[in-house]
Parts: sequence; C-alpha cells; structure tokens
Amino acid sequence: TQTSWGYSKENGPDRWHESYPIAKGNNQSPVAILTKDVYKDPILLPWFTSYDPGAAKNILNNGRTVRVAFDDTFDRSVLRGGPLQGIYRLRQLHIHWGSTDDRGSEHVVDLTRHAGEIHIVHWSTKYSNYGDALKKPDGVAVLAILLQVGKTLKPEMKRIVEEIDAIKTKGKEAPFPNFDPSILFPQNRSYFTYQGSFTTPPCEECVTWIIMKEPIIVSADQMAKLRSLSSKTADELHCPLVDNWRPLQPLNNRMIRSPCQ
Ligand SMILES: NS(=O)(=O)N=C1NCCCN1
Ligand SMILES: [Zn+2]
Repeated sequence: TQTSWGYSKENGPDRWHESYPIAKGNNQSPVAILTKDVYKDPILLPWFTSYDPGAAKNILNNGRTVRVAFDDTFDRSVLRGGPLQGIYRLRQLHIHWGSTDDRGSEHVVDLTRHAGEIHIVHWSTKYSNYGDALKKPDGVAVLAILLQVGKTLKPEMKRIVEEIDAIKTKGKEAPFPNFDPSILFPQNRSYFTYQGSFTTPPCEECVTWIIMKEPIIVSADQMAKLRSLSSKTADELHCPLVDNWRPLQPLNNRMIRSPCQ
C-alpha cells in the first residue's frame, strides 16, 4: 500500500509531490533567509498575540512531530498585526528538530541551520473554518521560533518536554491544560516575513510566515528528550523521531521582508 508521507527515503520530501503535486509549487516553504537580501519595509507593524491558557487542550505524538492542540471554536487565542490583515485564531503548535544540534530547523538564516523550530499555527477568521482557510493564500499564519542549544537561561520548553514521557510512541496523547504559548517567545519580537506554504504535505500555499529573528535557548537535555520520542506505535520497534524537517525550497521571485528597527 502507498505508505503515508514521512521523512525517510521511501516516503520523504523528494517524493511528496507524487501524492501532493502542490509540493512542486512556486511558493513552497521553507526557504533560506539571507539577511542582506531582506527588504526593510517601513509599513510593517509589530505583531501581537492574546492567548488564553485555558484554550490548550492536549499534546500528541502523531509519529511525525509533537503537537499541542488548542480550542479554536471562537476568538479565544489570537494573533494579529505584523504583515497580517485581520485576526488569526491559534489552532496548534508543533516542533521540528534534528538528530544532532547542527540541524533540525526548517528555515535557515544566513547559512545557519538551527537545532529546531517551533511552529505556532493560526488561521484567518476571514474564512468560516480551518479547512476553507487552507485554500487561501492569506488563510494561515505561522509564527516560527528557532531553537538553539545552550544553557537554558529561561526554560521556556520545560512544560512541553516534561510531557514527553506520556507520549513516547506514535498515537499517544495526553491532556495539556493551561498553557500559554507566548512563554516560548524570545525577548526580541523582530521578525522576517514572506508568503509560503505548509512544510508538510499537502504543502498548501496558504501561509504567511512570521519567523522570529531571535532564537530561544533549549538545553541539551531538552533536545535529548525530544529525540527520545518514537515515530512508531508502542507495539512496533522504537524508531527515533528525529530530522522531521523539510529541505530548503526555491524562493523564486518572492521577497522576504522585515520591519525597520
Ligand atoms: N510545518 S507546517 O508548515 O506548520 N505544516 C503544517 N501542516 C498542517 C498542520 C499545520 N502545519
Ligand atoms: Zn511545522
């Protein structure tokens, strides 16, 4: 049977287009960000979030990442401002990471690939539901936070990492109440933004990316914990869930912008 998509040789990024043709589109993500080529746009505003910790529902190992889901049945946790028009509702967050500290992020800034990247996914309330938003170029906004390994000054990731033991294998889920993702934000809110796609199949070209310039620091132990997750179910042989990142895609004639300081 056609194995579902993943990150291995048989079902990895180079073959996604066989089932998901959009993966070969002109506005795919992730891309390389060369700060010298970034357009400093005077009209770009700061972005703002207003998150209700009570909207956090559960944490899941879906075999490809660790995902925290939020209640998005009304404007309870929202993102607005920056390059965005209108209000975007928080739906979920998940993480991409490497097998070693020198890889794992999806976006690459000035040739630096970071150890991981958190994606906080929101959808525009211009559209009646998430499924409709995926069909629109301005349907989704993803806030991306780069992870760098070091001595954790502020253990932002603690809450997520502590829950890992409860979701070791694919399909395991645990309640994840009372969580405000803004604790993950770095001090500096400056960002890069461009129009792109989901970095996982079907790779819809519906995403306004807002990538924070400042990484957050995670400890080697926290990375080890993420790497201890299995991409297989409890009754299968353990297979480390690592390197769940998509390679760089062509920028083509897209512009990457950032606000003037
Ligand atoms: N890595 S990504 O671009 O955020 N891709 C996603 N795919 C569907 C669910 C939300 N996010
Ligand atoms: Zn992602």
